[in-house]
Amino acid sequence: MDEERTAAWWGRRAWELLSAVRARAPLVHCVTNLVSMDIAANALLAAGASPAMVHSLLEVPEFTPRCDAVCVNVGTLSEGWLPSMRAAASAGRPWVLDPVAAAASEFRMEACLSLLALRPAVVRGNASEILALASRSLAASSSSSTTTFKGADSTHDSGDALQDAKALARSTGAVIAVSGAVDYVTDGERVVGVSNGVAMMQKITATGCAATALIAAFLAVVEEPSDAMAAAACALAVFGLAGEIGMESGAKGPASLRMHLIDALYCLDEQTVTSRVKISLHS
Ligand SMILES: Nc1ncnc2c1ncn2[C@@H]1O[C@H](COP(=O)(O)OP(=O)(O)OP(=O)(O)O)[C@@H](O)[C@H]1O
Ligand SMILES: Cc1ncsc1CCO
Ligand SMILES: [Mg+2]
Repeated sequence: MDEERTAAWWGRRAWELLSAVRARAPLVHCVTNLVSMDIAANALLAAGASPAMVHSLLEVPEFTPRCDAVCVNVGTLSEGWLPSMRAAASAGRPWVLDPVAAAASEFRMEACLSLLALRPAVVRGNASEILALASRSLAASSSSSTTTFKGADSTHDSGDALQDAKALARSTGAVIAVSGAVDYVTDGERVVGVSNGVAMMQKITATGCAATALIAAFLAVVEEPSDAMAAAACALAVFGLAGEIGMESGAKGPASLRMHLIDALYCLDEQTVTSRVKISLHS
């Protein structure tokens, strides 16, 4: 089956899923960090989804079951928010985990591990975050326990985390997406590479968080939970493509790219998506 998944197949699949998001406007519940709320909500809206940033534990048990998908992001984690994250993740909706700066503290790492145990459909992080999570989650079997970590920005290339991402996917059952120059998406057996995007996207805070929220929107419209890989790869490709077009539209730096990227996401058409999405099977 994988052999049939040519670049053209992925282009059509990305367009199908983006069109489904536009047609169905899935309600995406985000328990996300304070830095990312604006760009994540705007990216979701531009893609055709409906964002809702709700984090009070007084609301989550009532609200989340009515949503189409959930995005949990630990970027500005606090003691008070963790129970809300756990409640949102346990509400029975398809959900995505963003382990921002997983290695920043023991509290944060433990929180990420406890959320991982609640079986996200997808985990999306940068290479340093996935390496840190795998290093703790897989303990003895990981190759990365000696690496050092900084904050929310990656100090590794996405390829550095590929083997650990596969192992983490196998041990958790989640699809693992490692963002970077090439975004790698794996279910533990197959790996696809997404080559869309521009380096300047790293200079806009919370683009990774927005990409994770977009994965949740795509997850809401796939037919089968087993399509989580397609949802993650296509969301990352579409987001990266919007970054490319944003750059081509005259962005001069991070601030204008942010504006042009959101406009580009809103304006994407079939011809552009099917011809420019760059997803391929990684051998
Ligand atoms: N060198 C690069 N070239 C092209 N695209 C890139 C590059 N680095 C990152 N990207 C893209 O930028 C987006 C954000 O990825 P990144 O790895 O920077 O996330 P992150 O570190 O989690 O970000 P944040 O924590 O600020 O939300 C993704 O869509 C990714 O594909
Ligand atoms: C900078 C920053 N700090 C906590 S969350 C966040 C946004 C990018 O992940
Ligand atoms: Mg991040």
